[in-house]
Amino acid sequence: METVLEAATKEVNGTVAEKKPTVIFVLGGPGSGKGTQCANIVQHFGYTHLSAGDLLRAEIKSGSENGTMIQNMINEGKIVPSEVTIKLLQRAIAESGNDKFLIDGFPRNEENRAAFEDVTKIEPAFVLFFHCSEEEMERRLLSRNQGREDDNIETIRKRFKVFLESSLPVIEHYNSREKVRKIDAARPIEEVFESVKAVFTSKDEKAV
Ligand SMILES: Nc1ncnc2c1ncn2[C@@H]1O[C@H](COP(=O)(O)OP(=O)(O)OP(=O)(O)O)[C@@H](O)[C@H]1O
Ligand SMILES: Nc1ccn([C@@H]2O[C@H](COP(=O)(O)O)[C@@H](O)[C@H]2O)c(=O)n1
Ligand SMILES: [Mg+2]
Repeated sequence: METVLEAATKEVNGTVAEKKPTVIFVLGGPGSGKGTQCANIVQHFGYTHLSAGDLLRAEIKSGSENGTMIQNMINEGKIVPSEVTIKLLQRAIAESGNDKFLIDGFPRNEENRAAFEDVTKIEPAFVLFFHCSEEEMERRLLSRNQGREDDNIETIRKRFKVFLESSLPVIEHYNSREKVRKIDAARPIEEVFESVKAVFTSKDEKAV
């Protein structure tokens, strides 16, 4: 039986390497309910929720030199270069004090996926994929009322296009490795969460 200390550290060539954090990628179209369900998972399962979109919006507000570039990308529904987003994720992971993370809205394209793997050497335990029709997602986004500048019909359509062209291939990548846990997100919030809970409590997800 491994002790807590042994579990937390691994001897590699005489140096002590830190244990890698557990990461679950939370993906799905714009408005599919990723943020809503992550809040529930945090309450029940003790994960730290990191939304790539929220981190980018906070970076704009902080007055960062990348702020204008990020703002322009978000207004166009485009994907910010991985280097920027990964740095924000790494910083948030380091500052969290936790060792298990829901990374929401990332990786959004092949560049995000490959760069994260390359830089962090972290493989997700699994990928939660919230599946929902565009019609329902559009309805949700147009009534979200959180003051997001990208929740207008013109940008929403661009975000849907980017999701289909760039984000779905990432989900297919993980699906071919049997890492995707697909959830029907077109149901009421509580029902969706019942399905989410079933994933997190499944004996097949022991690593989590
Ligand atoms: N199952 C659901 N049924 C109805 N409304 C929902 C459901 N899940 C979330 N919503 C509502 O839909 C809106 C979008 O949800 P949320 O912000 O969680 O989506 P998201 O996937 O994080 O979107 P984005 O990619 O734009 O950040 C919110 O107003 C939320 O309250
Ligand atoms: N990996 C990511 C995630 C998000 N963005 C940009 O932020 C916008 C909003 O993201 P949400 O997940 O909060 O909807 C998104 O449309 C992108 O412009 C990104 O570039 N890279
Ligand atoms: Mg969100």
